[in-house]
Amino acid sequence: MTLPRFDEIRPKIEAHIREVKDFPKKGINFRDIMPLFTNPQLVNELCVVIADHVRHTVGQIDSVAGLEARGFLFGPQVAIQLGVPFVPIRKKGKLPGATIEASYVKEYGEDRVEIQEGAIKKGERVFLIDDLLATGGTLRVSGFFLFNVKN
Ligand SMILES: O=P(O)(O)OC[C@H]1O[C@H](OP(=O)(O)OP(=O)(O)O)[C@H](O)[C@@H]1O
Ligand SMILES: Nc1ncnc2[nH]cnc12
Repeated sequence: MTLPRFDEIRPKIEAHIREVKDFPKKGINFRDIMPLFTNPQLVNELCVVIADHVRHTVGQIDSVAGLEARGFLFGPQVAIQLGVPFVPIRKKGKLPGATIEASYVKEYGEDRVEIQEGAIKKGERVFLIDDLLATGGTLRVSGFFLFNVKN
């Protein structure tokens, strides 16, 4: 899929991403996105472009979900642009109350994550935001559903 407005800012985004070899373990080429946040205007532009993409290409959604921690840097900003709730997906043990849990394998390890029960209802359309895909882990982003939401 081409995203002309993203392509316009892509060089600026890429210029703010730092590569760190062998972090957090040997053999991993870590992409550090934090330098982006030295440029708040660019982060804002990026979130506006993502929100416009959702509006024009994805259509009506019920919520934006973001994966702790780096998904929290972008997800709430996009949700605010779209006027929909933000649903946090957190590492295990951080969310109070009843939760639904899933595990997945990522490039440099394995994680267990949770959402609060009832945060997403069956049949809702949720736009998932994270900072980057490395291996894609055990998630399949196209048509994948991380959690088995029964209610
Ligand atoms: O494509 P994958 O191989 O699955 O890797 C990508 C995932 O790994 C990172 O999260 P991580 O939990 O390491 O870090 P964070 O807590 O700093 O967001 C990144 O933010 C993605 O969620
Ligand atoms: N290569 C990588 N750079 C930054 N974050 C990551 N998460 C998983 N793999 C990563």
